[in-house]
Amino acid sequence: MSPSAAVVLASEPGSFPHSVLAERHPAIIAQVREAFPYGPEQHRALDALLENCTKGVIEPLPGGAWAEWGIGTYAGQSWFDVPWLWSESYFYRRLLDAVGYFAPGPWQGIDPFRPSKLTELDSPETDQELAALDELASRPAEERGAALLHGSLWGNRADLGFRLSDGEAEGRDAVPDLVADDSERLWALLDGTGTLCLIADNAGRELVPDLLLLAHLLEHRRIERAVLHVKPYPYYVSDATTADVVDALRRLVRAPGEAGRYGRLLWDAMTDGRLVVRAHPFSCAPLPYADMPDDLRTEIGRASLTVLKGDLNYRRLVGDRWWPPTTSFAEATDRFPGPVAALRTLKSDVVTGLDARTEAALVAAEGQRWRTGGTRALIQVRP
Ligand SMILES: O=P(O)(O)OC[C@H]1O[C@](O)(CO)[C@@H](O)[C@@H]1O
Repeated sequence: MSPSAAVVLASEPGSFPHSVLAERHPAIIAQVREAFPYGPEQHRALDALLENCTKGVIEPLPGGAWAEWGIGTYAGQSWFDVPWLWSESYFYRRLLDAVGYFAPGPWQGIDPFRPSKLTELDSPETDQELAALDELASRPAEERGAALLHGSLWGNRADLGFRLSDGEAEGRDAVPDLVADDSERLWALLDGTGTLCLIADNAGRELVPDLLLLAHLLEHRRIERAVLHVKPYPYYVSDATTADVVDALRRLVRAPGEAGRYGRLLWDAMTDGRLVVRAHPFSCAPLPYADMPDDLRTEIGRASLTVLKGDLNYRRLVGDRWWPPTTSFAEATDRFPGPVAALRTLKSDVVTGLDARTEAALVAAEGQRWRTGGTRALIQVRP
């Protein structure tokens, strides 16, 4: 489908995208300053970034992939006037530059978000979620599968960036009825053959249930192999990197009971190649998946199903546009190679694939709040 809906920008004061650039990004800079005893050089760079991202224009980045990802088109424009998807991604790239993540030196490769990710992984809530697996163990496999699928879906509420700008989000009750539910179609695609690609989102309390779901699918031979796509560098505060996968796996294998058993199963699957971790550069690209490079397109095209987790991946999947919510999900994803599923809690305005009655009921109940509040969720599938 050729995209006709307008691209989401952050230029309108009072809009959700505007608040992310004007308020969330400065809050993230403040959090990162506190995370490590950075030296004067990094603090100066963070001061400059704060000034630039709120009042300045997009600045060039030296070489590399950003030349292909549009830096030439957007340099010199206000952060608020370029596609929101683009300016958000660019922010994380600039933040990592400011703390010396890429430059040779002592801070190279140090994840500025690691302390908050580890706090979450070590939290009592994670303990409770892992302990709940023991009760599930006696249930039939189908029921366990459904519970683990929903665990992975609702794990997407555990998003540290979202909580920074919406501190009440976690306390707000989730609405268990999904706004779209293609889970039967999803299970039909998990027929035991082929590779499942799971494009992960957040680390910690989202990645753990994602891994548990993969363990279940491998154990029950609903898939032959899984490829877990993570980010090549820290991104959107809590997005999962390879280091976060290792932390989550170590957490699982050390856990008692079922959680530990799942952990060992996953560890073995990684060792024998049934579970592979990929960190493709495009996973941190400021672009929709329709623009993915040929190598990734070929790889994903070979999967029997690709599952995309979370809100940002959804925006990249359908295109970050003001679609009428009743736009067909199948048409909005028609440039994605192969069968695709989205598991997402709604944390931004973009949505497709709703039926008109559902949309009307949501608007009647909440105005437009359901789009961004993080209490609603969907499972959508295009076979
Ligand atoms: O972790 P997720 O589910 O991709 O959510 C990312 C969040 O950040 C945003 O991109 C806004 O910054 C929203 O899409 C969403 O609220």
